[in-house]
Amino acid sequence: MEITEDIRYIGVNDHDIDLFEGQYDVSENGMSYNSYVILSDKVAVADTVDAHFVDEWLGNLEAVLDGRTPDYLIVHHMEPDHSAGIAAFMERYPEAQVVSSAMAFKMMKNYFGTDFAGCSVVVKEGSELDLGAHKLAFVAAPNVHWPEVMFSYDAHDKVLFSADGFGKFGANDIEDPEGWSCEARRYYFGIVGKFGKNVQAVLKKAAGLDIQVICPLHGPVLKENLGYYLETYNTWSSYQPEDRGVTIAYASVYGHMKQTAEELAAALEERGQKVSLFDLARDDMAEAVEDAFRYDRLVLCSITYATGIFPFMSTFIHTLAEHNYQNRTIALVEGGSWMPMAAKVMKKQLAELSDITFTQAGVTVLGALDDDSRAQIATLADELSA
Ligand SMILES: Cc1cc2nc3c(=O)[nH]c(=O)nc-3n(C[C@H](O)[C@H](O)[C@H](O)COP(=O)(O)O)c2cc1C
Repeated sequence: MEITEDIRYIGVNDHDIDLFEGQYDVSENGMSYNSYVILSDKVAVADTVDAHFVDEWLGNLEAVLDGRTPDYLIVHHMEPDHSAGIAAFMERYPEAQVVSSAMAFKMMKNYFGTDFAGCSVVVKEGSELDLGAHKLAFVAAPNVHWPEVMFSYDAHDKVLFSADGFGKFGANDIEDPEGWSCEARRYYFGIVGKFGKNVQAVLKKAAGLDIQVICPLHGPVLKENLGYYLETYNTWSSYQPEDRGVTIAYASVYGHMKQTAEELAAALEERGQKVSLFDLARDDMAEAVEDAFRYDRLVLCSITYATGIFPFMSTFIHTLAEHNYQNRTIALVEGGSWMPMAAKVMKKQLAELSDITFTQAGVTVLGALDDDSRAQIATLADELSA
């Protein structure tokens, strides 16, 4: 596939994978591992692919080389879904040089038993790789989302190679009916979300470049409306809510807390609020995390469980904290049969988060919903809709 006149796509699609990075469900739409070739006076290959697809990828590469031999293999990111083919590539093209950051070469030694000394080019922020007509400028992107990550920019075609930045779940050979943002957001908050400051830093550097194409390592190549993608990444990485709305996440055993969450959702919708409702034991937790970041208000509804909170709620709060969840309004709803204390426990667990506003109103359900707890739901819905 042609990205520009001189840049070709040689990535692969994985429809066998169930969990990306061991935890993100991609069983429906799969995953792509992107790789590119720059056919300039010199030939550079940008990144390899997952171990299961190295042969297919080498075939894709050979097809676009048209008899030429690669001069360079650029390694923007050492995570194995992009680096697994390095050794096989160097075996096939022993005259080529590997181009990467110093830290990436240390990782190569750990993965492959060699740091390719004698055929390595170490690059850092500001380094340039001269391919002839095309010259690649390297931009350090530490912790987006591994420490060794580099982006690179080709001023000739105005292309940014953005490693895992601007990545998306889903293979490239199927049309995502939800468009780019839904699965790109789940990807961002699951995988990159913790590193907002680092993303902000690299976005500032990117602001000085004239970018017309973004080539990420997962998902579609972005060619049009780039302002939208850059602005969306700016919103996500600065922890600003993207939309107004209420995410309700509940944990329930016998259904009373589920009913409470549903009645609160209905009350909020009656008041004109957008609501996104999750059963933390059954729904995809990464989607709950995604929507908690997407919207400005979050309601946590948990039963009291052995004087604590239900395990899925504990995991959810822990995951939010791990991803630097901040700058949101949170309401607490608890249930219990003899001594409800879930709200207190959730608040304690949430204490490590910064810039959180708790609503004044909350809801306590003793056993089953009654007039008193329904009145509390109405009061909370009013406060959240104000
Ligand atoms: C294993 C277990 C432990 C529980 N521990 C407590 C507790 O420590 N304090 C309490 O008030 N209720 C406790 N409960 C009661 C739950 O909070 C109860 O399920 C809730 O009132 C009803 O909500 P549900 O129908 O959504 O599960 C416990 C329930 C279970 C199943």
